[in-house]
Parts: sequence; structure tokens; C-alpha cells
Amino acid sequence: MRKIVIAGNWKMYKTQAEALEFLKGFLDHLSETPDNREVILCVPFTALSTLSKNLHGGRVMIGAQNVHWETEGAYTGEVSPLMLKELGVRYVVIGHSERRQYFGETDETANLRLKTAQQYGLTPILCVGESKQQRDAGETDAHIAQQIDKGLADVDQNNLIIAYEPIWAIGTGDTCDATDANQVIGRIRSQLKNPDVPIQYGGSVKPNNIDEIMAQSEIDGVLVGGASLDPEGFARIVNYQT
Ligand SMILES: O=C(CO)COP(=O)(O)O
Repeated sequence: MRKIVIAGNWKMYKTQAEALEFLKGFLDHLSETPDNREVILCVPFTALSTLSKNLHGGRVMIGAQNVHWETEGAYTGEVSPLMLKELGVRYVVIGHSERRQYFGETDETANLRLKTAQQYGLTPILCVGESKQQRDAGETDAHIAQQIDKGLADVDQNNLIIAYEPIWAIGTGDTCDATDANQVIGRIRSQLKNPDVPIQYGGSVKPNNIDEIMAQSEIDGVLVGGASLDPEGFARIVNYQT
């Protein structure tokens, strides 16, 4: 039985005060959430400590949005897995398309980050997905196969989540057709050594399309950007109807 994992990716949004405000509105709704759904908030580094203190022992787990591959060193501006562990972080997003696009991340650096994260007991969420140009050229499967192949080299598939996020669907309101996403995710699964790895869909997930997305047989959860910033909306997503 595969796990269901619903994660919010706040990206570079919310100060500590705003994060606490979010919790006030969000936590009340979780009593309705079935036990088999993992709920994760992947927040900016600056909000991790506050969220950790306020969520300790509760239903919601905390994730970071990146991690360096060394334990410590002269890497200005970077954060190590040990530093995240100390704050109670359990998950970390790796290789998000925004990091690949704006910060020069590659499949190779994603692979290094994945291996170190696992070594320190963090569960990585590896993001993969094609651009509009690649999709139009019929290169979706080949591109993702390469991201998976290189990204997961020597990675333990027993402590891993994958997020399929078509780049053209991120932040655009242009959701990938749910049955289409289901097929791509099925093909990703067939490439894995462990077919039980949870695979999420991400890209313009909203309260009004979550039920259809989660009705798909291969989709084990979602990675939500913009709609995870609103406590009511994200609660509706977490409590999707089957
Ligand atoms: O990039 C995403 C999650 O990591 C998706 O963002 P949106 O939900 O805002 O499209």
C-alpha cells in the first residue's frame, strides 16, 4: 500500500509572523483529515524553527526547500542536513525546477543532495518535469527518464518521494490534465526499482481540482505551491474527497 503525501511548498513566501498566522487558521481543520495522509509544510529556512516549535508532536511535518550535500564547510549561503535535522525537519525538496532554472542546479547536484539528505535521515522529495518546449517536441518521457536515472543514481528508494511537476503547469493556473499526469507518473513508476515510492503531482493544484487529481490511480499526493499559502484552501486540499 503506497503512502499518500500532501505537501505545501511555500517557496519564498511568509515571514515567521505570517507562518504563525497561517497555522492558526490551518490546524483546526486537520481533525477531519484521514490518518493515512501525510501532511507536510516545506517552508523557507527562516520559518523552520518557529514552525517546528509550534507543530512539535502534531500531525503536520516540516520540510525544507533545499539542502547542501556537505555536513559543514566554507559554503556561504548554504544550509547543511545536520542543521535541518536539529530543527526537527523531516523532509526536503530537491531539484525543484525553480532551483534548476535560476540557481544552476543539475541532475548531478540533485543526486548529491539526495544522498546526503538520506544519510542524515531526511526524506527527499525529488522534483522532475518537462518544459512546454520539451512537451511540444514529444520529449517528455525521455527528459524525465534522464532526470530519474541521473538523479537517483545510488539513491535508496526506500526513503524517497518523487514529485512530477510539469514546468508549464507551475504557477500558471494551467493544470496538467489529470489523466495525462497519471500516465506520466505511471511511466516514472515503471522506471523505479521500488514501485512503492510515493509519486506526487505538482503544478496549479487548487481546491477545485484536487479531487479529480487524487482520483487517479498512480497519483499518491500533491506538491502545492500558491494554494498552500492560504490556510482554508490548503486545508480543503489536504481533506480532498475520495
Ligand atoms: O512548484 C510547485 C510546487 O513545488 C507548484 O506551484 P503552483 O501550485 O503554484 O503551481
